[in-house]
Amino acid sequence: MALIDVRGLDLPPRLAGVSFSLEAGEMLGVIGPNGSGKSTLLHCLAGLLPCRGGIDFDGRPADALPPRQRARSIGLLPQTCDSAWSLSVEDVVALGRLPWDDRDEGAMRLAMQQTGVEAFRHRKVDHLSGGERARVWLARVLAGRPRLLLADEPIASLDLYHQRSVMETLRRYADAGNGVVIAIHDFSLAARYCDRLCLMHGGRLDAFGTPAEVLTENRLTRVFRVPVHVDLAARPPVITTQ
Ligand SMILES: Nc1ncnc2c1ncn2[C@@H]1O[C@H](COP(=O)(O)OP(=O)(O)OP(=O)(O)O)[C@@H](O)[C@H]1O
Repeated sequence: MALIDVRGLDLPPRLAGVSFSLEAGEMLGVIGPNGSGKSTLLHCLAGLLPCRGGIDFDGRPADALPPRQRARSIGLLPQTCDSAWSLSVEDVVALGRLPWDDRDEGAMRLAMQQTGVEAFRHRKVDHLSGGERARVWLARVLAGRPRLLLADEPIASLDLYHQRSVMETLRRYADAGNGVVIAIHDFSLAARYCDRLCLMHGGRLDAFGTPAEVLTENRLTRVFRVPVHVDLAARPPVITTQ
């Protein structure tokens, strides 16, 4: 049974007829031009935007899940995160435990280790660099241990070391039997780490499948309106503009 099964999601004019499913243990990369609907799709999956169509989670309609169970099962890292208060790193990470009504030290420590933020756990989050802050907010979602983790551009502000480290953390999180969905603009990392890709274009699903099925030169050139060169046999895969 699919972990999440999405049928005909509609939110005019931002999303139209989006259908796909994802198994537990899989990592799905959502790619597409700016404004193509990636964040909108993630927010619909998280239940934060009302849309038409059906979303089944673990075989049950997601909107029938009690709010607390839904918050425990589906975790979202938004594209931009901020706090109105000057919180410490560990206070931000503890927010991820709110659906569980606890402050599970083990889950929090593991999440901080996975994202490399444990060394500054007592510092104020607004005194950190942009990339450090981004990893703290990812730690918040990981601390909640959701069955489905949705992350909107989790590596956009990270350096090369942390891009790879976060992709490996998310890959391992999926391998442990969870589902991971990430919006991502780096196709090389998407091809390397994701099982499947979902290419959004103008609010519609232009293509869905393995990286080899989706990342073809003709399709990317058409959708991104720039000549694209693809070499998926290279290690790591190469996808560049010409
Ligand atoms: N709150 C909103 N109300 C109305 N329209 C919105 C809202 N947020 C985004 N949109 C529009 O919905 C469309 C899809 O936006 P979305 O943020 O999902 O794109 P995206 O693919 O995530 O883009 P990016 O790569 O720039 O992050 C865009 O046309 C955008 O202008």
